[in-house]
Amino acid sequence: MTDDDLEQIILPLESGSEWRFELEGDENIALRVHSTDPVYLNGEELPPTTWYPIHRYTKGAIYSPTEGKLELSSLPASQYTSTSTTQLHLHSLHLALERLRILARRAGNVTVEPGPFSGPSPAVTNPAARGPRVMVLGPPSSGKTTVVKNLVNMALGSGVGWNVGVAGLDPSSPSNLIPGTLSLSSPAHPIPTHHVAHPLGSPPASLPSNTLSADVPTLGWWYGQLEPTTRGVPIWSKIVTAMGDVWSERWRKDPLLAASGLFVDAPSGFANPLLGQTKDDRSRYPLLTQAIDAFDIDLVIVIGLEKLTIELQRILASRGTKVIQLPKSGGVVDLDDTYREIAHAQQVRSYFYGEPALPANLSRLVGRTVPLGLQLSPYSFQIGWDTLHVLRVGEGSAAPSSALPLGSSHILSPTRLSRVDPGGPAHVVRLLNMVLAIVAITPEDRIAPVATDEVKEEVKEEAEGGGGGGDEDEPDAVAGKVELDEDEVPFREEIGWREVLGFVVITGIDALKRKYTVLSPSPGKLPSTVAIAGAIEWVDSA
Ligand SMILES: Nc1ncnc2c1ncn2[C@@H]1O[C@H](COP(=O)(O)OP(=O)(O)OP(=O)(O)O)[C@@H](O)[C@H]1O
Repeated sequence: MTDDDLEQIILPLESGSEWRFELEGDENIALRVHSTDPVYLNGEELPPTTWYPIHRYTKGAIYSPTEGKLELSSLPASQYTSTSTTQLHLHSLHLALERLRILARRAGNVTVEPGPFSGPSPAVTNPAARGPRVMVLGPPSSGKTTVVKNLVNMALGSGVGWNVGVAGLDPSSPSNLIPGTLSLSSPAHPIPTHHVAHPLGSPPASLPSNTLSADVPTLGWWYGQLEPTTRGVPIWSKIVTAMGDVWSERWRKDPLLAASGLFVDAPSGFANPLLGQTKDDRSRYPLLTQAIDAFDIDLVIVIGLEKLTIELQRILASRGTKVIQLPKSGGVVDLDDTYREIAHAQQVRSYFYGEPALPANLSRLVGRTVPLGLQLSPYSFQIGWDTLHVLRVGEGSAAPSSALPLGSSHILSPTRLSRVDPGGPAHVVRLLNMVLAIVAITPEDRIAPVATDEVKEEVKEEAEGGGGGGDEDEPDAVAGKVELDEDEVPFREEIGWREVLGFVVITGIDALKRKYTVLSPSPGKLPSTVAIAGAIEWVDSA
């Protein structure tokens, strides 16, 4: 790195213009505002005269409502200024939503800002005390996540003290978590844009235990794939219903959260009318309508697609959900597969390692710099194959139908759990580099194995032969005799759509010692030894 890298550049911003940039893999920049009027990045007002670092690969736009001036640490190779911006549309939308929030706050009589020490709040029962519940919909790379982030930041930056809910239903861009997760958070401060890894949440500030903990407290549910698929619909639907229930429980207890409302970042698959149709349900947009019901959405914003807007206006009218169209920003970048892979790898990395350090070329800048999130020290350890139970949802096979009594057939639950037996060579390969979600297990989750008649008979004979025991001892004795089938899992399937405790990655497998090497975000025992695998893999390429 030479001093030439510190070349500083002043960039004048025209009133109402957007300065757009796309950083390459070797470009890290910092910028600072030199004008008195506010300048925004994804709806977050940038602090004046303070360096704001932006890490490699990030793409975005700085919006200046009035004439402004930016200082840049270096000029990105790909950058340009445009006066065609959708920010005015977003701003009008924000004002309309703000009005609804204020009306809801009045109806709910929210006078005190609830905080950790303000005591229990009265339950919210008045429907008028609920702020807007907004879902943003559109095709791939249409700017959905960016629109959600802008609207969330505009609400949080308005100075009223809102505490909006954000539901990340797009498993490829979850708030602050591993790709493949659906998330629910309620940020109270604007979400910054320093890094490609945090589209909807700031990095974890501390990880006191193996739980999800972040600047933005976030709950996660593990879907394990990057997008909803028709095959994954059964588990998807259970997860979305579970999230809707948690959200409803939260806002009912918190009048400020209820009045602040909710934003939902939807996956592009929701715009596909056939995705999720089953033999019994041929209705159009089944995944979209399910999510609308689960979160009681009252406004759907469709980016760009007029046909979809009109069709949804017709379909959703009976639910009382309004549908409006928002033009697609000319600045949105079409993300290719390579870029998405890089972004996903960075997201997993930042879950374990925290925010990357300030790049060397930026640490020598003179003046104040916006503080970045903490770096974390993950922890690697070995755990036996028999200790960590790795499960999958919706896979596994049952005994062949020929083995069943004549005339009977299997009814396999589509969300059944199956055990991943690492013993077979194929499984060893499949589990290496696999991200696993750790789920909590309660005593009620354990299923007692079912005894066959032969086992019962055997136990009876032994009891009679031994001359003691009696009837009351029989159940325990039976359970002791019963061994589970290789594929059978001793837990209820509900754990497959339960909120997760955190994530680990299998970074090594020792087939001789029958042990996994596991990377965990913090030292100490795992909070549970039951883990669910999906299709998300990660290899650290830093
Ligand atoms: N006005 C803009 N100027 C420059 N870049 C932008 C602008 N709006 C969005 N982007 C960038 O374009 C890319 C795609 O946007 P975004 O991720 O919001 O789209 P999406 O519809 O959510 O994508 P996905 O296909 O992952 O669902 C992102 O890198 C984002 O930062």
